[in-house]
Amino acid sequence: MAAFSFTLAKSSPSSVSSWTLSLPSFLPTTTRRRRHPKSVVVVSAAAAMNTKPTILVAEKLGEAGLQLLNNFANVDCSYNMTPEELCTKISLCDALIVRSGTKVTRQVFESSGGRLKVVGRAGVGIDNVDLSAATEHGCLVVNAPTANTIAAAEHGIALLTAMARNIAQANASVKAGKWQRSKYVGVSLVGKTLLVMGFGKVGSEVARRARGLGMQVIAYDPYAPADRARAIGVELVTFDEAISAADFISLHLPLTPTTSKILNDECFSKMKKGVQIVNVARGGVIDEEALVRALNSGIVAQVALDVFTEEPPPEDSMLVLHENVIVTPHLGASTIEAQSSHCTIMGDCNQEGVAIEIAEAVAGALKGELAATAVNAPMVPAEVLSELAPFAGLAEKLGRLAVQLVAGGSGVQSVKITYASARGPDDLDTRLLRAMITKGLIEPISSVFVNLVNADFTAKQKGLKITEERVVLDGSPGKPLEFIQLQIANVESKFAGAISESAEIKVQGMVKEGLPHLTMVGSFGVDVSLEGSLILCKQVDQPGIIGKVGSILGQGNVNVNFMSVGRTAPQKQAVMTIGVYEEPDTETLQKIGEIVAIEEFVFLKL
Ligand SMILES: NC(=O)C1=CN([C@@H]2O[C@H](COP(=O)(O)OP(=O)(O)OC[C@H]3O[C@@H](n4cnc5c(N)ncnc54)[C@H](O)[C@@H]3O)[C@@H](O)[C@H]2O)C=CC1
Ligand SMILES: O=C(O)C(=O)COP(=O)(O)O
Repeated sequence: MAAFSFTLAKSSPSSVSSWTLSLPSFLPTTTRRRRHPKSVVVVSAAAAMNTKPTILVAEKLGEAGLQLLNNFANVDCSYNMTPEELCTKISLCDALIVRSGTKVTRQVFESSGGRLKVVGRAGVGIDNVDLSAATEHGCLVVNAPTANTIAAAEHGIALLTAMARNIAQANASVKAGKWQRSKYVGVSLVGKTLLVMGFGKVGSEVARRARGLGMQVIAYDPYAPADRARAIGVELVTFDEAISAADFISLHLPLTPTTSKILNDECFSKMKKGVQIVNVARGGVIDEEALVRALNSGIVAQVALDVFTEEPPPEDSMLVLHENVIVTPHLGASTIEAQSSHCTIMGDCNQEGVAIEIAEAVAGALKGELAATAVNAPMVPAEVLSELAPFAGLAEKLGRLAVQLVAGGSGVQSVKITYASARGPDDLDTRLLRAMITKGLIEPISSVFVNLVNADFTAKQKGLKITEERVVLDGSPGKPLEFIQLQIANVESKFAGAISESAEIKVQGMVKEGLPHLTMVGSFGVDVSLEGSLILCKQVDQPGIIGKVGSILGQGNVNVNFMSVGRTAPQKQAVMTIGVYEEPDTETLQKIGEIVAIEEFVFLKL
């Protein structure tokens, strides 16, 4: 599998506007990325700086992960920071790694001054990271979604069995010098119905283990595939069926607006009397005050909690102090194996610790590699990325070119992209191309930097309406695209020759031998490689013009790389496209403008 580098290089760490894009770059992927061979995204990263990036590790991370990070970055391990301290430090950091104990708020992103490029969540739940703010700031968020699954599932089972047999209460009682055998009679698990709420990675591992304990397992998860449930002997049921049938409930839902307080007064009232509940997901999925009421009324007999709405919970929490509630301090992911070493899941695949998983994801993102575990950017399969890489370069160049053709004050609002391809309409993932065109359109005229993470958001913010159209061509679908065309409507152009018959600025390009080429400006067919900079001249077609312009550029010490002339008809109008590496000085450009046959010209930086 080839990796695709989308590196944002910065000439000075303090200036956001000086990001440039290096494309394409194919790098070998590391073998560790094998777990997610298909789901990868392109990220922006502060990689191409000569200085090492700085990574702030705000919570304890396993040694193996720290070692990996230390190999290429300055690592600042500052634990137990106040929110203010975090906001102060963050402006000096390219990446931040947290667990569940750090709130990565909008203020953190705002305080970073644009330098923060990646937030790594060393675990699954990303409810402590403000994803909207991250996306708006073009900051990638990655997590470590698999390394602590088994640890969390085992903790769930540990709490389930401990709860059913009053282990915690009985232990405290014996240590207090008592011997209360009749007080701590438990309930058996075998034959009982366990409801797993959230049949994802942790939920299904809990279900598998509970089946091994002889329990009937039902699950509530409208998004879970029925065949996966069937394969481990679990029945997927509706919410109401689930709630009323369960003897035990184990929660494994992410905290989202839909799952917030999913267990509430109404729900407790429908449960079997004496139900027992385990929560190793997130405190917020239970209405904690309603749970205290349900415990006091006897509907809920026992509860085991690893997670709380507020962590740590207040010392006088009625829930924590309740005699039928056992608690642990968010220990679900806390095993040696889950945090930093290697363990084996069901004997069939090696699982690396969270620390390694997140260190690799953050390091890779900072180097501009693919991020397999991005949570706020669209997933684009790796093979699609490598195929589209040259077209991504073309897309950005066309965007840059088109926006520079707009006359000042016109205000770009409506852009139409046409993708022409011999492939079927559904066989082209255009998100990357759209992001690159957006980047090209926006970066030359603003201080915002655009990447795959924030492209759509930034376009919306700028009031830029981008529509996409597919033209299906005859022929072999061997390459993904024949050409890309960009049209900007309702604007004036500083180069009238770029206006098409339909009164829009129109540019079109294609990839030739791996390089982006401009093939049309307005109604004029041209052919120049999109490298360096361009001079577009519109003139009356007559002999000698090319020579005149060439010699003026030569006198001005400007090397001409490419030149192409497109004309409407011989002796009529023509557009000459000249590719140059050096920027001509004002005097040279003035001399070109003085050639009588030249009606207009424009210099464009790519
Ligand atoms: N206590 C701890 O230390 C740990 C806690 N966790 C927490 O456990 C939870 C689950 O983690 P994973 O299994 O890895 O995540 P996952 O994403 O694999 O599974 C979550 C499941 O919940 C389902 N779901 C989402 N919304 C739902 C809804 N409204 N109703 C019913 N089902 C819904 C999804 O379809 C998915 O199958 C997360 O909140 C995570 O943060 C995970 C690891 C350690
Ligand atoms: O991965 C998760 O979602 C967890 O809850 C684990 O949290 P932690 O990294 O142990 O603070």
